[in-house]
Amino acid sequence: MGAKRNNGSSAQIQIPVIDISEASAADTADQLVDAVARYGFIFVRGEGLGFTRQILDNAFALSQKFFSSAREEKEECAIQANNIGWSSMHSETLDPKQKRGDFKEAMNFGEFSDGNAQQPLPPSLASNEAELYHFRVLCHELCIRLLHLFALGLKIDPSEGGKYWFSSRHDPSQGSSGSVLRFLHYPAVKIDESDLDTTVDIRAGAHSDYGSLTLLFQRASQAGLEILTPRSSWSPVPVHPPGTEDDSFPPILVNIGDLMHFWTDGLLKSTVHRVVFPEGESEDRYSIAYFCHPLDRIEIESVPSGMIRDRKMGNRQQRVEKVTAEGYLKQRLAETYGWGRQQSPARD
Ligand SMILES: O=C(O)CCC(=O)C(=O)O
Ligand SMILES: [Fe+2]
Repeated sequence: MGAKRNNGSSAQIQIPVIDISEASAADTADQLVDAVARYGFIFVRGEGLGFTRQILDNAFALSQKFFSSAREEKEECAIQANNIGWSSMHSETLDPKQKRGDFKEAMNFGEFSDGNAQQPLPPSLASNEAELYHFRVLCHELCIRLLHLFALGLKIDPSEGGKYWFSSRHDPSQGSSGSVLRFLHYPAVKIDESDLDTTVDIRAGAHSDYGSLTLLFQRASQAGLEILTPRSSWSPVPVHPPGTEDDSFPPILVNIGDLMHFWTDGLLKSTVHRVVFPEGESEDRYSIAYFCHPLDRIEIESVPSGMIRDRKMGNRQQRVEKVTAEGYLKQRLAETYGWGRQQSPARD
């Protein structure tokens, strides 16, 4: 069976690259808001983010170590209704129109307390708790820096919290949240002998992300991410912005999630995206995502910004009026895993 190929993709759009070294610079904040108001996806780079090539390579090495471990070991930490743990091939269906679940497996790491994972770690990663924690902390710190800049760019009044309006709602010391560090593995398929059904299979179905912000780390030769452009065509997203492939630490891909979209009445765009099989023979794809969510108890309303106040409420905004961050996450997980329609979280 020939592998599914990606129909209808248009030319690659240009995702803006923003330098966020200056965490309080008004012009950076304006640039950032303009950039995500376009496609909802940006690349960021900057001094002092703490990531290095070695830290990233190590995180991918841990991911490979986990995914190549025995199935029984992964099953011991199977995903639970709290969205923490391992989800097996085809168990998550990101696009409700899909006939078969995503061609991927994933491992979610939830919150840590004093550097300790609050979930059973699989044997393959038992000795790597400190590295996982460190990587997750760097991801959250980057999100906080971005949240400061978004608040500045949206000109939230200091009397309402100003620069800290979003970040105070993402402070892990103030309560629990659905923030998750996720390792993803999309196995390679051999075109001649695969059981890939070209009409059914996709690596990750079309979806928008559920939280505030998502960071995505990818490997140079493992493309496949596409976004739905405002013209309703699919456009590939490069793993790294053109010309940065050889940087010691290339810019990081960031996208806006639904809650940020709701908060800003759609000014900041939560853009639909998917992951397709590449043309020709595929290799395994590994990616690492950090899904940054507000505290569970936070109610999602419009942010107190003059820029937002006058915007018309879009459909999605109306749909989640008065929803809490936790309520919205539960609703989306129920849709993608079928939780609630069966006894326990999906397993195959
Ligand atoms: O693996 C990727 O590149 C993207 C995955 C994704 O969009 C998601 O898990 O929400
Ligand atoms: Fe996504």
